[in-house]
Amino acid sequence: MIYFIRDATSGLLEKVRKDILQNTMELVRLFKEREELSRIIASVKEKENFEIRDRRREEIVLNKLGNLSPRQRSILNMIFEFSISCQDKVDETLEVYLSERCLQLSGENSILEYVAGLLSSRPGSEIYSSRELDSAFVLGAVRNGAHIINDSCDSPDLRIGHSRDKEIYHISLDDSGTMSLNPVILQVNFSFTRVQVD
Ligand SMILES: C=C(O[C@@H]1C=C(C(=O)O)C=C[C@H]1O)C(=O)O
Repeated sequence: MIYFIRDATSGLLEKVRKDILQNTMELVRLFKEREELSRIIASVKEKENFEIRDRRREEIVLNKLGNLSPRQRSILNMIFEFSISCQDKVDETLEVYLSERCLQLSGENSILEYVAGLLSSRPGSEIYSSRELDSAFVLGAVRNGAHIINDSCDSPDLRIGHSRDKEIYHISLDDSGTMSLNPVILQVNFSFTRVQVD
């Protein structure tokens, strides 16, 4: 792929976008294939009584890949965790324990915002809001790998609000400096990718 930026015309953007879309489609196909492969590996490991997480194997993979920049390495780490999560079974004792615990935190507002950002994010999750988000919240969310989207979401998996209404919100922050967590978000199985901040 060779692009001559100095001769850039509007056609160039279109061409590179076509190529990057092709790249995205290949990545998605490969993710799906990886899910399948990981499940096969999981069943072999279960039969042989092997651990799911295998650092020795990861080191062999890393050696094969040569030098990676820190950004590339962090993506690879996410890919490792992706295949591990396709293999892992949920610990049921932990699941019951976590689902029974309701949690309240109190403290200074921007610290609570930061913690709410951390708790409501996963690598690659989407945080929607039509209003300007608190900068401490954004810092926590982005540190955990979330993507911020300046729009609202019609069907979020998780909702955050600045009110005491715990019926609607999974995480609520009120004016008196208290953050309440609905225990559902602590459940091991509770997965979310779309978060709405009201
Ligand atoms: C896929 C495996 O399981 C895990 C995931 C790995 C990967 O994504 O490459 C490597 C080692 C393990 O931590 C494996 O053991 O081969």
